[in-house]
Amino acid sequence: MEISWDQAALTASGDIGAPDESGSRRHIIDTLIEARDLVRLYPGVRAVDGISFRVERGQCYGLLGPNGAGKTTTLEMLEGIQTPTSGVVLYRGQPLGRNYRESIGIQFQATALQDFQTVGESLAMFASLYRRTADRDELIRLCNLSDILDRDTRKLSGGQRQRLLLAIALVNDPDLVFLDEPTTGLDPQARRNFWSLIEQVRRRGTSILLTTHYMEEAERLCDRVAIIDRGRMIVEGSPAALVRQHFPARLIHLPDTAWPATLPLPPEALVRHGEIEIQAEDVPLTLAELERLGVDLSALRVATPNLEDLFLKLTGHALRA
Ligand SMILES: Nc1ncnc2c1ncn2[C@@H]1O[C@H](COP(=O)(O)OP(=O)(O)OP(=O)(O)O)[C@@H](O)[C@H]1O
Repeated sequence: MEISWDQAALTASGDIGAPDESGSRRHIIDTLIEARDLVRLYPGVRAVDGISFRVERGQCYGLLGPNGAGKTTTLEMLEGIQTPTSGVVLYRGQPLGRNYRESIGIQFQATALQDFQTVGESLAMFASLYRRTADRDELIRLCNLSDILDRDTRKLSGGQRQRLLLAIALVNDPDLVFLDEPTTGLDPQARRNFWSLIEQVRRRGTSILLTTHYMEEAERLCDRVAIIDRGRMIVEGSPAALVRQHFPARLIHLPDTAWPATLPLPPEALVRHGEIEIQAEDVPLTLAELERLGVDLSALRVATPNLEDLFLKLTGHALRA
């Protein structure tokens, strides 16, 4: 049997042909899209500098990073809008082909909306561009557009506009939808509403690849995240696992008055700004021990590190400038 170079490379890397521990060929079935060693150069800038990751079917995958990290450029290479300087994007194990556009949905910026069109007309226009389309009534219900179908698209609030743009991205009933900073500029309430909507989209089985610089958004929505900085991927994994891996201990904070005067402080405890900070890998156990020693726990606070803390730890700078 003849085998192409690409197939040979895939087989060698264990992606196809090689059964996993359970004996199944999971990777072939489950990996929807894969970025392999993507590089994108602009004059004087390595916007993307060797990024690889996979999005499994049904997953919400997030590219997280500060402004200028290379998230949009990466996303656009996966969308097929930009050509990588080197590296490859595989969809269902194949390089992007002519039918790729039919399988994906892209949430465009508001500038994609035509003037003098209503919400309903806009949806119909985008639907006419595809062979396969989603059920219109269901889409309107899902994106909560029924009350604004006759409204001019220029008169929409930020949240309404984002819901319409998401509906347009879903108009061809795609298997994979791309969302580039979908909630930037929305007020906190509209942002939360949009998160619930994205969760519903995911529950229907659509895979999602999104970029964000809101760590709360990534923590709430994403099964996996890649943290990107200066065109490179720093870490990748589930938000909770990444935080656990890099911060095995929680921090217990107590007012310094809570500590009995006669009791020596443990050597790892820090005292600052009138507070005692104790690292604890097992919080319940540590609290039980402190109580036994007579420490007053009535004003205790347990801090759980998050993705923002992780980013700071790994890069030395904050996620949002
Ligand atoms: N067309 C272009 N020509 C030259 N440089 C570009 C171009 N597009 C992006 N860049 C540069 O590439 C780098 C990555 O940009 P990119 O837009 O991908 O980052 P990002 O993480 O999406 O940032 P943001 O959150 O601000 O959108 C930046 O330094 C940016 O200035």
